[in-house]
Amino acid sequence: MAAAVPIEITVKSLSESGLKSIPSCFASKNLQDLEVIDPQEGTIPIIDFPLLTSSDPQHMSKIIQDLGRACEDGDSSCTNVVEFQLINHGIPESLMKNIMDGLKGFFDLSNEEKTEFQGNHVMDHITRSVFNADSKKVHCCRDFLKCFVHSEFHFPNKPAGLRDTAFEYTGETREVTMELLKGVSESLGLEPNYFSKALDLDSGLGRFIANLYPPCPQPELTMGIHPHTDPGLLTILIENGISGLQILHNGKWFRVYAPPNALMVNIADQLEVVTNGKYKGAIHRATLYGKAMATRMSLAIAYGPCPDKVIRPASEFVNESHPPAYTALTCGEYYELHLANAYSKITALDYVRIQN
Ligand SMILES: O=C(O)CCC(=O)C(=O)O
Ligand SMILES: [Fe+2]
Repeated sequence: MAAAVPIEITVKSLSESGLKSIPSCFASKNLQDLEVIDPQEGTIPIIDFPLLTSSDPQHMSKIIQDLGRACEDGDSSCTNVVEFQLINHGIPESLMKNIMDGLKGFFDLSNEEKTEFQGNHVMDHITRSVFNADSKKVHCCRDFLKCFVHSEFHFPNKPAGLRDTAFEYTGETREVTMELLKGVSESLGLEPNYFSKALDLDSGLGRFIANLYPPCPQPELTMGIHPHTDPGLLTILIENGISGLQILHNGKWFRVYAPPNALMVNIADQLEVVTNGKYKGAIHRATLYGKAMATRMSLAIAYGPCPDKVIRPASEFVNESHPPAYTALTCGEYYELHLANAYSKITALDYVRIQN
């Protein structure tokens, strides 16, 4: 007798089975413990990308200042969240549409067709989510595909054409990220290539994370992704026209609505650590509030140093009044911490913060 093929469950297949309520393992506690608000104008800074390479020194110095302010999340007088929206970034609208359409095609493949991309370990080249009902964790209502796309490009070879589109899109986002990092360096009074050189970013990691949040019968009881910060320096995020991202700031969750075709940019863990806390990793979560019975998709691309690079506060940010506020950890260890805490309230940065 042939061995039984285990039935693989994804959040998408659960959603399609027509459940009227969510299985209890998806129900999160205390979702309403903090206020959720719509941001006022200016709370989420808008950065006009071409100004970063402007030949007009006045424009240039203004945009660098704006970028620096966008990366800070200081005391309660600070009015902006640590996320900004990048407009006129030069990534063609058609490419952004094609990558989201292609990813929908990937999630629409049958589970059998996707089995080969499962992966077992957080550092595997390609991994995808499979729901495990036996685990004691509070699950997230999302399916994902994660691939390392830099310095080597790894990506599923189906559906047809998606790999090429992903290659093109990740190349474009890398260029934008490297240019942004030049501006970030300058906003800290450092030379433009400071991060690239100090952290060997040519051999750094690029992580591609595609998220699918299928229609959910009780979106108010669960989460697409629990609160977390991202590994890496900066994350570039797009979505399929349905919002759901929220950023924590001054004890409140701010809903994020991206202007059409803008990139949402989050400050990530290693920028906080290297700058000894001057810039702050954005604590964010993906909710399902957008349209309860619509499928939301998002694509996050995070660039950072290579797995064995040790990340600690850089000497430029440490002095007598600012002793090191974080312990040293490799980037690979950050990825492990992210996985281990994907379902808890603790973020990776909570492990490395030193209480001075
Ligand atoms: O879907 C979103 O808006 C957020 C996704 C995200 O935070 C992630 O993939 O790390
Ligand atoms: Fe994230």
